[in-house]
Amino acid sequence: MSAPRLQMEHVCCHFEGREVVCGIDLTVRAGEVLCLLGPSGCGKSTTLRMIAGIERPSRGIIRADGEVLSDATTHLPPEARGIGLIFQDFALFPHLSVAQNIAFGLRGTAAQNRARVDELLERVDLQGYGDTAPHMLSGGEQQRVALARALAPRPRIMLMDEPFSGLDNRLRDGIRDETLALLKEEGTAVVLVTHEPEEAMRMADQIALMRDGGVVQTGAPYNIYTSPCDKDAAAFFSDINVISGEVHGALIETPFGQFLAPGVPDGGLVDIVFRPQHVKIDFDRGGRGPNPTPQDGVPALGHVKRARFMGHESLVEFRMDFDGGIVKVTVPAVFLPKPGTPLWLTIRRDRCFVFPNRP
Ligand SMILES: Nc1ncnc2c1ncn2[C@@H]1O[C@H](COP(=O)(O)OP(=O)(O)OP(=O)(O)O)[C@@H](O)[C@H]1O
Repeated sequence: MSAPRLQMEHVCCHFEGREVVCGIDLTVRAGEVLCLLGPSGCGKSTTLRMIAGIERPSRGIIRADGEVLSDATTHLPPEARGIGLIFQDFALFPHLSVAQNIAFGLRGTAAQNRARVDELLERVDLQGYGDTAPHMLSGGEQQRVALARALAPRPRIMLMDEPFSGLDNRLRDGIRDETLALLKEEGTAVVLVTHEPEEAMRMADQIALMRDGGVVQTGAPYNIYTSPCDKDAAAFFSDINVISGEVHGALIETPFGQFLAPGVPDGGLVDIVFRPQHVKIDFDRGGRGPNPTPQDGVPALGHVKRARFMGHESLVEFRMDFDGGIVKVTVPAVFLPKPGTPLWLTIRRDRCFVFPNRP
């Protein structure tokens, strides 16, 4: 197999003696989109800037197609890396026309450059806009010019820092999908920074979930969503419910039945974590509760605290009789029971995660 387009091995970055990013190991292949996802300040932009060559790693190796871009002795400048950049503010040159903006990084003859600019104008659907000034364009059109400019020199890697966050909601989905299709066609390896889980789920082939300067989990969106590495990783993608319990004989007893906690010693504390869409409300048995089943376990009684319609689903909060705690449930329909209504709940046992309880 060919060398990965981008490879980072144990990469760290210090600022003023403080390690803000450390131990980053990532691999991105041609045509693949990796999203760096995480809360503000976790080190996403610093990681991107190290790949771009704007920051120098304090440790580790960054390679593109097997060639060293940064290590202990080498640090190629940004312009020698074959990397394209797109940032949130597009940063188009206001005094240059659209065509001149796109041609900015091209090094060929005038005829070659004109042909490449025309090809890109067509690909981003802006034929006839070559002589226009950037400020005459809408936000979405400017974003497409920025994409064309970044793609023009055929970069092997494209780095994008929150590139869609300045766009109108109605435009964003379409532009995201078009951008992705174009980048895939060009075979560019993409590293995209975002703090929005939905954007990462929509765009990424792989998500690298970051926290406190490190990558805590890497995987396909589906795998990260269905097998989060810990409670915080689960909570990054949706609301979660948590029931805490003590382990005895590798089992935890809860009002929803028993759960397995293999490898946790007696007396150890664990959190059982489940998403609101994996709670079932029993509508059928008039307050008697459903029969326990191996899949759904034991029903527990709660009283509606609050119900809200969210557009494509209803979110119902229950105060549970067993401990007074709250369990959130989503129902993919209009379901707005009155506060105080008693209902039995079961949880999808195959969708529960059991994690050691760390304060
Ligand atoms: N030039 C710098 N000098 C000192 N500290 C810095 C510098 N750049 C970033 N940091 C610090 O490094 C940490 C990571 O910042 P970074 O911008 O990489 O995070 P981020 O995940 O991209 O956040 P955001 O989503 O808010 O942009 C932060 O604590 C930040 O204050």
